[in-house]
Order: sequence, then structure tokens, then C-alpha cells
Amino acid sequence: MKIEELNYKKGGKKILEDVNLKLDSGKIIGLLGENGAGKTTLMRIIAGVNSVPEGVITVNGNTKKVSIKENVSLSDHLDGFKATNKISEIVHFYSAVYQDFSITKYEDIANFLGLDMTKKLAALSTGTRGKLVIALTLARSAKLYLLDEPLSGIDSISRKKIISSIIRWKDDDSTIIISDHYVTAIASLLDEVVIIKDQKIRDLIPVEKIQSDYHLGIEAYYEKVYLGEIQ
Ligand SMILES: Nc1ncnc2c1ncn2[C@@H]1O[C@H](COP(=O)(O)OP(=O)(O)OP(=O)(O)O)[C@@H](O)[C@H]1O
Repeated sequence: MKIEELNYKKGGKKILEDVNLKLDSGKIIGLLGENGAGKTTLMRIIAGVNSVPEGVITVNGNTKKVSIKENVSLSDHLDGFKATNKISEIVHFYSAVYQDFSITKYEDIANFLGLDMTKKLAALSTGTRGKLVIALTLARSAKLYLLDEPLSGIDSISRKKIISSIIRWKDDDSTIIISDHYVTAIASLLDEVVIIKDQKIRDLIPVEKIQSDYHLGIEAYYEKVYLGEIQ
């Protein structure tokens, strides 16, 4: 995945500036930044949901939006579905829309996470809804998975289950970008960290380097970068 010379404005306000980023395949990358830093926006741009007037996005050698959408699985918060929709209906919708969606893979992940096909969206707790989002997102066979705050509002036991499912169902050659404010909760997953600060990519650093060069955990490193204690 490559981003070149990306600039993005919304309502006249700069959201992302001079973004250049190249990620190797097979890695799990943590996308970190404070509220409003632009993490969701960047994911939506990579996935081809938000159009970019300035910049080039390349995923698996593709630069056209249609091809990128076929290669990228972006977690969706399911706001487009009705409260009365059953999980089974949502699964069938995904299966109809995405050619690479595997019902068998969905069922494996859903069984692991304890999801019940007959439940309606309105009946799901925040944790169960989060598990559904993960199962739907990972059940596609994409080159790049974008997981936008998959642990938001979710209790520690469900968080651990979701993290286990990400490790278990990740293909060796696919890449995952995961953003979350629970930095410590996702730390065990990560190979590399990208930090967005002041509309720019401030850092792309392997986790090993954070440990060997700075002798810090990911959260402590991230906070020091934000506080300007690491330049
Ligand atoms: N539709 C929109 N119209 C105008 N501004 C927007 C729109 N969507 C996002 N923004 C602005 O873009 C900036 C980046 O928002 P974004 O949601 O990408 O940040 P984030 O890092 O994902 O934040 P959070 O961690 O709180 O989810 C914010 O300043 C936000 O106010």
C-alpha cells in the first residue's frame, strides 16, 4: 500500500497534509493519533470511500478506485442497516455485495466470537456489535484490512476475543491497519506504528525499533511523540 503526495481538505479546513506512506504487505500497523487527528479520514481515503483531489493511492498495484475497493476491506459501523435487520440479513447483504466475502469464513469467525445469526441489530450489545463488525470485515479475502476503532466501548474480555480473532484469521500476505485509542490493548498485535499529528504523518516506526532504540512501550512512545519529547 502506497500513498503519494496526499493533501485533503474538508469545508476549507486542512485535514491531511503532504502524506507519503509506504507499507509492506503482511504487517499489522497501528494508526495512532488524538481525537480528530484524521485516522478515520485516512482510512476512508485509502478504501476509496472519500475521493482525493490531490494524491495517489496504490493498493496491490491498483490505483483505480473500483480495483482498490475490491482489495480493501474497511470495517463498517453498520449505520446503514435498520435496527430490525437480523445478522443473517446483513451477512447475506455482504455476500451479495462483495465477491470475496466467504460465508464459511464468516461462520468460523462468528462461532469463535459467539455470534447468533438470528439476533436483530437492535438487540446487540456494544461488544456483540463490535464482534459482528470484525467478523464481517475479516470474512472478506482482501489484501488490506482497515479496522477503525474495533475496540471502542468494548469490555476487556470481548476486546481480547476480538484481538484473538484478528490474529487467527489474518492471512500471512494481507496487511492490517488498525486504529484505536486503546493503544495498550492493540499493542501485542502490532509490527509497526504510524502516528498522525498536526495533519501529517509524524512517524512510521517498527515496534522492535521503539523497544531497542527508545526502551519504551508503544503507548509511552506515542505519548512522548505527541508531547514533543521525541522529535
Ligand atoms: N464530514 C466532515 N466535514 C467536515 N469536517 C470533517 C468531516 N469529517 C471529519 N471532519 C474533520 O476532520 C478531522 C479528522 O476527523 P477524523 O474523524 O478523521 O479523525 P479521527 O482521528 O478518526 O478522530 P477520532 O479518534 O475522534 O475518531 C476532524 O477535525 C473532523 O472534525
